[in-house]
Amino acid sequence: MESGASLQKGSSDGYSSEAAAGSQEQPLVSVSAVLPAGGTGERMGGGTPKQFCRILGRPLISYTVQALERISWISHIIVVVSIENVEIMKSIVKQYGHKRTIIAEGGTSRHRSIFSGLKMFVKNSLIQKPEVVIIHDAVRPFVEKDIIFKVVMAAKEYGAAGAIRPLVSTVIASSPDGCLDHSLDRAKYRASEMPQAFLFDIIHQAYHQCNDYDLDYGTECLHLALKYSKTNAKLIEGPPDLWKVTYKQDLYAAESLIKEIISQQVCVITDMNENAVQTGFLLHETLKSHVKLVKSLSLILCKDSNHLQNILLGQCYNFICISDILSNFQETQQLVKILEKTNASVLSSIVLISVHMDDLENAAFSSEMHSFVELAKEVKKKNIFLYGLIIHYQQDNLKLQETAETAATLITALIRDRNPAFVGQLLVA
Ligand SMILES: Nc1ccn([C@@H]2O[C@H](COP(=O)(O)OP(=O)(O)OP(=O)(O)O)[C@@H](O)[C@H]2O)c(=O)n1
Ligand SMILES: O=C(CO)[C@H](O)[C@H](O)COP(=O)(O)O
Repeated sequence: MESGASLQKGSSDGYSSEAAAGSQEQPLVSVSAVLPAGGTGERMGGGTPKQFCRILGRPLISYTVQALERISWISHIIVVVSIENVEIMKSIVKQYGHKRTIIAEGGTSRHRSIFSGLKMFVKNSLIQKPEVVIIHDAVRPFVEKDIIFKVVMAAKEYGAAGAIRPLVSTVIASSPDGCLDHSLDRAKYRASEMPQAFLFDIIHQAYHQCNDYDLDYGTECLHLALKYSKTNAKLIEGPPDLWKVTYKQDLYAAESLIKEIISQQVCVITDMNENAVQTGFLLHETLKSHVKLVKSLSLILCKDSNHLQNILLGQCYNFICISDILSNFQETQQLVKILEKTNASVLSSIVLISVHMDDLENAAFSSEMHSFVELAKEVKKKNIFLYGLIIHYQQDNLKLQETAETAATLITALIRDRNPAFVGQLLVA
């Protein structure tokens, strides 16, 4: 099975990848996209262009490609990279299994790279020229289906459209002596963001007509459509997550946001043992106040559990596997096998917390612990982070509730941090 899981917010039930992608509507025109990714990331500094910087182990550009790839009505995604990064981009496409992605060689400016991407639709007879083309910076990974759909529909109607945001700071102009000349009324202006979309012929023609100055110094595609194709773009207010990764601190912000998104869904799986089911129920209820969506299943795991595969497709990267005693972690092993088979951990680390009801004096404890640590080490290589959690099962309901609270806090911390250093460790609630 190919992994379709991805990192988007806003799923209605959280367990269907179509629903997770937002609106089910189709634009009823042919649509393709160009992702300019040919820059050097001067403002970020460092040797690696920002689109290839790794966030949680994966290059930033892969997140952006995935955000577009998951929208079934986008036919082709042209990723434009500088000539020296073509091989790197090819290996990213291969490693993360990106589909419908075509690599083009960029130019010395963003506009030149975009133009080069657009030309692919004309010169490559295998790629059909779309009616509407989306242009989206490769360094804006948090774009969602909803805003893409809106700009595409507006481009279909108006010829050009782009996402905008309110200004964060006031824009001022300085005089030649470095003093304030004038300031703009912030309420009247907007920041131009991405995605933008255009009727293909409008933007293609604008790029053909524009001069070298536009190509080398211009920063706004909507402006080219206005100046050369006489098209006033429709402006659409977008969500705050559209920001562009530009400075080093933006990488930390992007990592936090990705962690936040992937920690929002948890699947609790219990075996059929009565105590495990009861603990699972308690954890389910307690976790609800820590994360957005908790799904619980009581089942006997088998290799081809379709149910679980659907959950993975619905972008769930966090699993809690509850079994009665520590000496019995076959359930966890079985779940590991299923997770490995889905390939979902290629795109994001999967956190698997193996919960056991036991007391620490149990004779089986030390011998099983060794196998558990070995399993954790092994699956860490496949980006599956396995942690252990012992819940001291008590008949007293109040005490059990308290323990469940502690367990939920520990689980949430493990899921949010996704810290490889704690893999194979056994925590006690
Ligand atoms: N010759 C260029 C320059 C930029 N871009 C792309 O345009 C997007 C937005 O540009 P920007 O944030 O300015 O990226 P850089 O030019 O890499 O950054 P800097 O200006 O700091 O050097 C990025 O995805 C970048 O890779 C491009 O395709 N070709
Ligand atoms: O925000 C944008 C709207 O068009 C572009 O992403 C922006 O202009 C890119 O410019 P630069 O390469 O200077 O960062």
